[in-house]
Amino acid sequence: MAASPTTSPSLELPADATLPERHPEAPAPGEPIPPHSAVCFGCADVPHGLRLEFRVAEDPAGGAAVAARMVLRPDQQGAPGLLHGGLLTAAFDEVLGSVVALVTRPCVTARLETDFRRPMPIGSTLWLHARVDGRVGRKLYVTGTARLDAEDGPVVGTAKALFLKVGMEHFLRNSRPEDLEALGVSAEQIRAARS
Ligand SMILES: CCCCCCCCCCCC(=O)SCCNC(=O)CCNC(=O)[C@H](O)C(C)(C)COP(=O)(O)OP(=O)(O)OC[C@H]1O[C@@H](n2cnc3c(N)ncnc32)[C@H](O)[C@@H]1OP(=O)(O)O
Repeated sequence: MAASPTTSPSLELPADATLPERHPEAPAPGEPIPPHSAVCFGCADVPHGLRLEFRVAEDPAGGAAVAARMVLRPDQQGAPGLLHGGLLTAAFDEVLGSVVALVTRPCVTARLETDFRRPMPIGSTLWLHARVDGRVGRKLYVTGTARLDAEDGPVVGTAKALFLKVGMEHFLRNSRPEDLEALGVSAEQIRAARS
């Protein structure tokens, strides 16, 4: 039977995956990870954003891991007094993406699955953790956990994702030219990537 167009390959870690180390220039465990962009919905200090705060976490196996914190605001409600579920998925996208960036960059999310395990009351704090479980070529397999109000609090959500390493041309070809130019990319570079 033909696969449905919405069916993607599995997110299970392949048997030939290897555990990637942090890039030598990545921050060390305990150090904060600054926003990767001043306007990012996930990590920048923008009024409407998630405003996640990050640090590099220790990984017992020597791999790449991050810890992050997010305070749940009244403007993030879905059900009354509870976090909108899509925002947990957005938080996982950011947190899992940030741990991948400790290994290699740039990467983009190809697939992300969220399991919602408990309601998340507005006013509480999410403590998120993510780890790169393995790499096969361009593919990075990542998992994450969100806990309520403490680093060892009850699990409210878990996630699995596949990120793919891309070249800078991914952004040069697809991002809005004015946003690239604001980062210092020349119109000529954008034209060349798109020709
Ligand atoms: C200048 C300033 C910069 C500034 C840089 C700043 C960086 C900021 C980063 C922000 C990150 C994001 O927000 S990401 C935002 C959300 N994500 C996106 O927009 C990505 C949209 N999707 C895409 O562009 C594309 O589908 C890609 C790049 C993900 C994949 O396309 P591709 O590169 O052509 O790769 P493709 O051949 O299709 O697939 C390669 C392998 O991966 C597998 N694969 C592909 N998709 C999936 C999937 N969903 N689930 C399972 N497996 C998959 C394929 O089966 C294949 O396996 P095999 O046959 O090899 O075994």
